[in-house]
Amino acid sequence: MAVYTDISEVELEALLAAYDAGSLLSYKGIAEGSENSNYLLHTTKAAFILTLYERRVDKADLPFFLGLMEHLAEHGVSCPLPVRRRDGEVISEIAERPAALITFLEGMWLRRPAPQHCRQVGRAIAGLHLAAQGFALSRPNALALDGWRDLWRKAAPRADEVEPGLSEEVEADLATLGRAWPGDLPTGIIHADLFPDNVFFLGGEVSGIIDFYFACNDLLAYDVATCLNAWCFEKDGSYNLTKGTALLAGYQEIRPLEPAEIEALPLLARGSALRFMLTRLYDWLTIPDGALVNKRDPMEYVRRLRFHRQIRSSSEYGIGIT
Ligand SMILES: Nc1ncnc2c1ncn2[C@@H]1O[C@H](COP(=O)(O)OP(=O)(O)O)[C@@H](O)[C@H]1O
Ligand SMILES: N[C@@H](CCOP(=O)(O)O)C(=O)O
Repeated sequence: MAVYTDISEVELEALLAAYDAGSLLSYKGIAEGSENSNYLLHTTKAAFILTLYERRVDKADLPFFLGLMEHLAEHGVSCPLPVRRRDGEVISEIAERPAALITFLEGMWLRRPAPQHCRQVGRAIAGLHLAAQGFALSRPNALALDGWRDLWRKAAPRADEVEPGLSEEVEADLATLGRAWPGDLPTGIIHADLFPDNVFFLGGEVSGIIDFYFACNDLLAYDVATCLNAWCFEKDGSYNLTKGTALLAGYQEIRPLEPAEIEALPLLARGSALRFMLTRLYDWLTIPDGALVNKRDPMEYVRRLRFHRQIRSSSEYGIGIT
């Protein structure tokens, strides 16, 4: 559950008074998600999502995230739109938190995506990469190599409590990735967290993408690698080649990967697995048991890391197989 901050109807009515979004009929906290507090609101005009920014979101980055959603929506990507207040602003404050009202997106996320869904996700992420070109703002990836090292410094002393020997594994990965991380691949704006819970489907088709709060400028192929990690592994930790093949084919239908991007996939997938392992490990060790937050298992991503370490060629992910 992710509702970190409780709000009252009195606070909400005061907030809505600044918008032209109707008056409050009902609201409830949303159990899903892990980073921010989200409320579903029904007003006399429509349904909305109110997000209170909590954990890793820096208020200074909100114009980037909210502006990006506007830019993407204008360029054909189905995603929520921030609602402007009567004074033209999109960022409000409620319960001492920065907050934004965004439009409600119909659809549901898939607990058990199939290869045809992975193909669509590949297409959607490539479409997002192309649509984001020309967005005026930029934001460096706070969870790139330096960010991983910061997280690791904080988590390292207790890492072996989660898995004996984990410290040694992560030190070796950080050293390898630090030496070999590619610097010369195509860059642009990436979603950076395109997990199944951030892609909505309606009637078997992608109906929209949500949760742009890790979006940043980075290697485009790194986003593809994150999708391989998030969509193409089974519960038992095995890689599903059919899903990987479908996702990569979907991406290539819209934006063909360059040979250097294809070659870098094992390294990028390993880096992406390390990134999600580290945020999960940090949360695992710091969020108290019993807190109303979904704590995600870092071991799931330790297993992904081990898989990527033994990959010898990108063809093992399904690239080029049709
Ligand atoms: N625009 C939206 N339309 C419909 N539901 C949404 C929207 N934004 C968020 N949600 C709901 O809130 C949940 C958590 O949102 P998310 O942005 O993933 O939160 P977090 O940033 O905390 O992970 C989603 O799984 C979805 O159920
Ligand atoms: N996708 C991340 C956690 C953050 O996910 P969110 O969609 O709830 O913001 C992970 O799986 O570690």
